[in-house]
Amino acid sequence: MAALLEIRNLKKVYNDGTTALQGVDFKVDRGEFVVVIGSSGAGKSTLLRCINRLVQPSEGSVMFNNMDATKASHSQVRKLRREVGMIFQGFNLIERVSVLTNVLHGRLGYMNQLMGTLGMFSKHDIEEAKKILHRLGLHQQIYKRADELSGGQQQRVGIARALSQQPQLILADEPIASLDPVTSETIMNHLHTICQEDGITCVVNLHQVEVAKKYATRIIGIHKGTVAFDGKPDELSDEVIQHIYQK
Ligand SMILES: Nc1ncnc2c1ncn2[C@@H]1O[C@H](COP(=O)(O)OP(=O)(O)OP(=O)(O)O)[C@@H](O)[C@H]1O
Repeated sequence: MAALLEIRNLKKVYNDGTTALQGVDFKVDRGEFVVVIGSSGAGKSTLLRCINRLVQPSEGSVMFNNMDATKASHSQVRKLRREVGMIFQGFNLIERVSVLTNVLHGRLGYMNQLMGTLGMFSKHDIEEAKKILHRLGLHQQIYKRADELSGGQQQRVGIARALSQQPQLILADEPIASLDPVTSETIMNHLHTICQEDGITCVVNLHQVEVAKKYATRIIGIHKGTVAFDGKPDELSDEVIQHIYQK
């Protein structure tokens, strides 16, 4: 079976001339939990954002489900963003609206624009969103405003929103960078467990090597916009780590 995601010779040069990616190649099979590590500025966020076209790559291809995301039309990008959920470091919730509404925003890609703008979610979508929130232990927070929640709870809402899209792939860009170690573990446990249970493929950017080793089925190390390591967590030696993180 073809890989779910295949990245070939991916390059990104920003308008100001900064080269963020200089020819990245890798494949991700269905069901993998891939963790991307690398020092600050290595190109991890750019890589994730090229996958769902939040950033337009300069060269190369991103095959997702046999479609080249780099050449996707407007409607194909909409489909792509529906099938690829994203979890952000800063949660990216709408603070003044309820937890439930934030989760339902994961359904917007499936609705026509008018229904979406009016917030006319179906009964089925509302029930599903509530089930997801139960699963993430947020059943008591359903009707609270998002900004009334702790950081860890907000990130669980971020996960719930991504899940409500029924994605094939989740991209998580440093989902625990602004959380304490105990809360971080809760978030990683939820993300890992749900992806395994639901067969969702996941690519997570992380700073913490120990956390990467604990959860990843595979680790990709990015150094100055290139792949410096691609292998199993137990193959990640101290020497390799040093190379990945050298300036
Ligand atoms: N919009 C942009 N315009 C210009 N340069 C950018 C832009 N976004 C990122 N960069 C640059 O591209 C390079 C890669 O950045 P990127 O954010 O992808 O790295 P990162 O590995 O995710 O870093 P961090 O771990 O600090 O988030 C850096 O040199 C960064 O300054």
